[in-house]
Amino acid sequence: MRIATVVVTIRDRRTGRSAAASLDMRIFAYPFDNVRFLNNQVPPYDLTYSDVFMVPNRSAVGSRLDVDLTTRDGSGTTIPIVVANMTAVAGRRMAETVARRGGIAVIPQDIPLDVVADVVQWVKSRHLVHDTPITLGPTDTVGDALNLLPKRAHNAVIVVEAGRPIGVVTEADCQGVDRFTQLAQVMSTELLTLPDGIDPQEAFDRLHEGRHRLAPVVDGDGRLVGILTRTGALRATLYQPAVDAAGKLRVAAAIGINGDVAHKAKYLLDAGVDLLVVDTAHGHQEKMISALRAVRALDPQVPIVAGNVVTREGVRDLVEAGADIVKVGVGPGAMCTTRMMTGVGRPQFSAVLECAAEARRLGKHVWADGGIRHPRDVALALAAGAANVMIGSWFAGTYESPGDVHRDADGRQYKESFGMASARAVQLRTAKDTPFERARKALFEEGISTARMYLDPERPSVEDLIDSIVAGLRSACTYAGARNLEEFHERAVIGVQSLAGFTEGMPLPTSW
Ligand SMILES: NC(=O)C1=CN([C@@H]2O[C@H](COP(=O)(O)OP(=O)(O)OC[C@H]3O[C@@H](n4cnc5c(N)ncnc54)[C@H](OP(=O)(O)O)[C@@H]3O)[C@@H](O)[C@H]2O)C=CC1
Ligand SMILES: Nc1nc2c(ncn2[C@@H]2O[C@H](COP(=O)(O)O)[C@@H](O)[C@H]2O)c(=O)[nH]1
Ligand SMILES: [K+]
Repeated sequence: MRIATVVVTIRDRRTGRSAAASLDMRIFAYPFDNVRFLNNQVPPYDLTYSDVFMVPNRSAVGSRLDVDLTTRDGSGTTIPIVVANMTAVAGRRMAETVARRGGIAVIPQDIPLDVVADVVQWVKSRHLVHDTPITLGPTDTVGDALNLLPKRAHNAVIVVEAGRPIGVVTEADCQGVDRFTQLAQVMSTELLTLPDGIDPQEAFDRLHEGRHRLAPVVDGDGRLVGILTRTGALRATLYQPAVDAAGKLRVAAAIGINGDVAHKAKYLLDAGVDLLVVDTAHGHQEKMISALRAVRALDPQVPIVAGNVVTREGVRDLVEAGADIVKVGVGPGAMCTTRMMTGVGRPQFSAVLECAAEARRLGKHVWADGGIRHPRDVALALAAGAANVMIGSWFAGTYESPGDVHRDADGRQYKESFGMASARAVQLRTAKDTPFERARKALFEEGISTARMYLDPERPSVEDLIDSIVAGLRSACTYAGARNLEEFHERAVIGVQSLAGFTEGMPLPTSW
């Protein structure tokens, strides 16, 4: 939808006097009514992110830091990033870390309900500023430390005695000694500690002055309560955590459409999820509609997300059945083979464009789910009208995803990812079924079971990736002359490019 101001001049023929009146008109026109195409050239075919670009507009936004990235869909995110409900991607460390920076993670439907409830409680007990430390005792070994270090990006184990920090061990301290060496022998004991509740900027300054990369955070009794790095302190001044009404970090969870949907939904709502996702491959099916009605009948006090669909009819039916937010995307996912197996799906930019227009018309929202590989894709999804953007596989290759870090023959670090409709996921999901049922369900594989998602040595943490996405997005908004995401969607001007046009935009690490 666009708002056009029409000025009407009325002239009295008898007196020759004229008067002007202006009125605002809301303009709707399918299919691309909600975004402007460059020179009004609307292509006759569907597009994905790589097919399109944005041109800059005259801008009055003086700084990229003036852009407000808060979303408007009731999800409570202060940056438009949602971590996909994939077993290889969204666990409790991911949920904590992303919510602290303003996003939200969706715990997958394949995790047992009582475990999800524990994760929710755990995330809600996390601090809004400092990170959860990795702790070991002085008699634990270098081997123990090396196993735990890749779990968190701060790259340090705090050695604790009676709850108080007595040393810090980093990966460098573990080099050149055997794995059974006790931590007391390698830890650094020159500790700077920071008091709980310290202002992040002051924490940054103290760390800088003391030439420390990080410091344990302690309470009034000197007991360890967290860890803060210089980068963490800086980020705490730039991001706003996504919090619930009680000021606790937000977290979401997903359910499927099979089994006792109402029971599962009630369990998760009682466990305190801030948002419930009802998720299946083919979201525009009657089983989904009845699942949604069952969830709506519980009168949930949190937004209900449902998907996936790629057409306006899909949006309409899911909204009618009770969805507040509709998840858009069939086949763009990095782990997804649906389009190759079935020929079904839709290029994601056009899918988001059409579905977002329909959701807006109904006073609802969409999330763009899948196919995000660069920060530009996030910007384009939002320009197309998405309220939030869901990212899976890209985040699998980070310290915070649940998998273990492996090294390839060249020593490069990676984690394994897999699709939620892959044989691997289906095997896990159907573990309690009869062998016959399992064999039957295994036939319908629509995802890959193993993919190597490399950790970027420059950006190994999900927070590093968020930094680059948010930097790209802030910049995109100022290029468009937008102070917030709504203005960004209204002002974005989209052009269509050839593959050569896309390739031209890539950096060139060596000469041609
Ligand atoms: N966004 C995407 O492109 C896709 C996403 N996924 C993800 O994989 C996960 C698992 O989803 P899903 O496979 O739906 O498993 P679910 O466990 O959610 O079951 C899907 C249900 O829908 C029925 N169904 C009917 N038609 C279809 C269809 N075309 N594809 C799949 N199920 C169908 C199935 O019955 P029956 O088995 O008897 O046919 C089953 O009862 C979800 O997280 C989903 O997001 C999966 C594929 C595509
Ligand atoms: N067709 C399939 N789609 C899948 C599968 N597992 C996940 N997904 C979808 O992908 C997105 C995430 O996309 P990504 O590009 O960021 O990885 C996720 O939210 C699902 O909608 C699958 O096995 N098959
Ligand atoms: K794909």
